[in-house]
Amino acid sequence: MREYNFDGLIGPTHNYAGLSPGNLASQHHGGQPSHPREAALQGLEKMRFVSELGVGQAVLPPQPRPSLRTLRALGFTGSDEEVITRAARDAEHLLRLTSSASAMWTANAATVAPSADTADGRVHLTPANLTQMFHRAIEADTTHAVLRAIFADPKHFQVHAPLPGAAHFADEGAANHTRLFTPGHKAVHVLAWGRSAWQDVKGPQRFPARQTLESSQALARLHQLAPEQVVLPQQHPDGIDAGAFHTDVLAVGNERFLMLHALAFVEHPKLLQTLREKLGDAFRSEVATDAELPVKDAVRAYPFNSQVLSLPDGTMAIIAPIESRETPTARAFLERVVAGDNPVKAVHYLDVRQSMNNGGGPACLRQRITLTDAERAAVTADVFYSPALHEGLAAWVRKHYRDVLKPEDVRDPQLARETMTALDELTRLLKLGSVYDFQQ
Ligand SMILES: NCCC[C@H](NC(=O)CCC(=O)O)C(=O)O
Repeated sequence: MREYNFDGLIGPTHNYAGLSPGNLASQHHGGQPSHPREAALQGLEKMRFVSELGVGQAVLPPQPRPSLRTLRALGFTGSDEEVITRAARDAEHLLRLTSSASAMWTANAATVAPSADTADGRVHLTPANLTQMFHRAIEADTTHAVLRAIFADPKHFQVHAPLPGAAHFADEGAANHTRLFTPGHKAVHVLAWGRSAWQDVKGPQRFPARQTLESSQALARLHQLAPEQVVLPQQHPDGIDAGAFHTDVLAVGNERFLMLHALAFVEHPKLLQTLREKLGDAFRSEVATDAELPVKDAVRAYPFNSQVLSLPDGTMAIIAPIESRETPTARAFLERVVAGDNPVKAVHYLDVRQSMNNGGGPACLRQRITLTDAERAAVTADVFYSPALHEGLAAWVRKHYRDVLKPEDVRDPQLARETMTALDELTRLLKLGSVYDFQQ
């Protein structure tokens, strides 16, 4: 069994459109120019770094944007160029919503259970429907197609359809999911949620809670997890109101280790007690109180949106965003973690600022998928990281991506054409087959 971090390749329309209420970075940077080429190269450098640590790394492709399929479904007609020109003229906001490169945050692409944990011994993957935010909801169909193309072998994989319905089963994927395990104990799946569709639970007052309890319960069922392996904590409403729109803004776990802010979950001491009971004495946690690390700093600097990686030597390393190094409270907390009685022995700060400015740190950019050698061998797409793939992708980015993009540049039909040309080439590079609408 090996964990692979499937990073989202940042798409050519990466821009700051201010689309996500409750995501303070997105709101703050809305309207500013972005740098798509730099963004994609920053993402590739993170992949290189993780791979060189000896950790499994792979890549998921961007999606075609603007989404012409969505614009056509909303009544814009004519050629591709006419659809964009008409949307730009009559409904510019819809054009912005359908132009986001948000599929880069693959933590939100799906929730996955490895074969070791599921009743039928297969890997189960459920694409997130992302219904809470329109610009993200339109990712689900293509994500489903991409996952079906990569995890095609039914002997090893079951790719479910996204959860049905609208707001009741709102699902944001692995951003609200952590799998913990210790030797000799069954793995525990922590599936968090922010609101309930049918139960009367006090939620946030200011910002939307995205994931429902009912979605998390449905994922546990679909993935055939034993009830004793599932824990369903509520995200703290005050944490959401402070800008923690996903669980992974204030908590991250790996194997026998969980680090969290006191405002990550409702009644976190109870959660930690449950985890200790299920995982035994080897389980370790580090909690930041609001006095040590004010939630405002945690939301701005994203120390919890780190990747906690198991290294070949048995220790763990944290990949944190450089914003955490620049914020004294966040940095002090991470240094305390490295010095503490837990498996983490190093912290590395990486620059993913282009993504951070839209509220996506290192953890948002990756989907963790644990595969056996046989499962990995069943994947025929060329999505696993290698220096050669890196070279190919970096050259592809340099060839197709713009240096600067202002939000209003999505009005330019040429940008859509450039994106289609780039993605068509990418599917050949990654041996994915035809996964996009425009290739059908
Ligand atoms: N896991 C991190 C997700 C960040 C993502 N940001 C955005 O969609 C911002 C896009 C913009 O405002 O242009 C979100 O909020 O879902």
